[in-house]
Amino acid sequence: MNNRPIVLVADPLSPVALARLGSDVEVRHCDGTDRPALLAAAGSADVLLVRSATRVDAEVLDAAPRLRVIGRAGVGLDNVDVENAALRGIAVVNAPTANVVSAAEMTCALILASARHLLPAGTALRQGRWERSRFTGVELSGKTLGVIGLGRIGTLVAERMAAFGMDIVAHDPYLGGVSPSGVELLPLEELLRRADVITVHLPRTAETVGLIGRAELAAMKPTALLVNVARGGIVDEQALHGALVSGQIAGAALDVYGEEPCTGSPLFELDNVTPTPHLGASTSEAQDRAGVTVVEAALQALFDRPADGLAA
Ligand SMILES: NC(=O)C1=CN([C@@H]2O[C@H](COP(=O)(O)OP(=O)(O)OC[C@H]3O[C@@H](n4cnc5c(N)ncnc54)[C@H](O)[C@@H]3O)[C@@H](O)[C@H]2O)C=CC1
Ligand SMILES: O=C(O)CCC(=O)C(=O)O
Repeated sequence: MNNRPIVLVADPLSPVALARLGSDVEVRHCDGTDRPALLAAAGSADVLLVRSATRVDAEVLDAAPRLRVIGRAGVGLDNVDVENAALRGIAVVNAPTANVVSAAEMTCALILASARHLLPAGTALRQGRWERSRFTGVELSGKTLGVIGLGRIGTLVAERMAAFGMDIVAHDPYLGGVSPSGVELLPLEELLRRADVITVHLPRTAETVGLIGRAELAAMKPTALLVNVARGGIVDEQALHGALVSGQIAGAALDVYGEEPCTGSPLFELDNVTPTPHLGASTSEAQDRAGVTVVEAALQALFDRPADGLAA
C-alpha cells in the first residue's frame, strides 16, 4: 500500500511488538543514539518509537514535521520533551506498568548481590582466588529497607523484601500520608538515618536530580547499602564515589547513570559497587509487554482504532 504512515523505530523493540505493527504502516529503523541518522530519519516519520536510549528533544521535534505520535516503550519519560511535543499536538504514549515487575526483581537482585558481595567474590574466583572471609556479607532479615519513592516499583520492592524479613520504611511526600500496611512513612532525613538498605524509585525530575547528594550520604549509616534502579542523576555520582571510598557508606548498586551509555566511571573501579548497564526492564516478558503496549497505543492514536488483528 502506498502512502502508508511511517513508523520509525529508533531503539530495539521486541519482535512481538514489531509484528504487532501490522501492514497498515511502513516500518523503518534507525539507531536513535546516532544523532545525524536520527535527525535525517525523523523527517519522514509519522510515529517515533523509542526506549530510554534515544533523546527526543526540541531538535528532533524540529526535524520531524510530520510526527503525530511518540511511543516510549517503558516507564520514564525523561528522555522525551513531553511539553514541547504537546505544544505541537504530538501525542506521547508510554507503558507505565509493563516493566515494573522486572525493575522490582532487578532491584531485589541488586540488594541481595550487594549484601553478599556476589560480584567481587565471583570476579575473584574467576581470577583464581578463593577468598571466603574477605567476602563475609550481612543478613537482610531484621534489617530496615528504606524506599524513596513508594510508587509502583517501590511498592513491589517493599513487598518482596518484606518476605526476606526486612522492616520497611519509605519516604514519599505525594502519598498524603497514606501508605500500604506494614510500611512506615518517614521524612527523608529520618529514613536516611534509620535504613540499612536504601533504594530509590523516583522519576527523574528537576526536584529529584541530586536528591541524594553529599549531605544525604553523610546522614546514612556507615554500613548502609544504596541501590539506584531509577534514574541517573538522582544520586550524585561524585558524592557517592567519595562516600564509598571514605567508608561513609558500605556499598552501592547502580543500574542507571547520569550519562548513558556509561562505559567508564570511577565508580566501576570500586569493589563495593555493583554496576549494571540499565538492565532493569531487560527481560523478554517486560520488553514484549512494553513494546506491544506502545505499538497498540500508537496505532490507536494514529488511526483512532486498535492495531491489526486486535478485537475492535
Ligand atoms: N532501571 C530501569 O530499567 C527502570 C527504571 N525505571 C524508573 O523508575 C522510576 C519509578 O517508576 P515507577 O515506580 O513505575 O513510578 P511511579 O510513578 O509509580 O512512582 C514514583 C513515586 O515517586 C514519588 N515521588 C516523586 N517525587 C518524589 C520525591 N521528590 N521524593 C519522594 N518521592 C517522590 C511519587 O509520589 C511516586 O509515588 C521511573 O520514573 C523510571 O525512571 C522504571 C522502569 C525500569
Ligand atoms: O529498558 C528500557 O527501555 C528502559 C526502561 C526504563 O528505564 C523505563 O521504563 O523507565
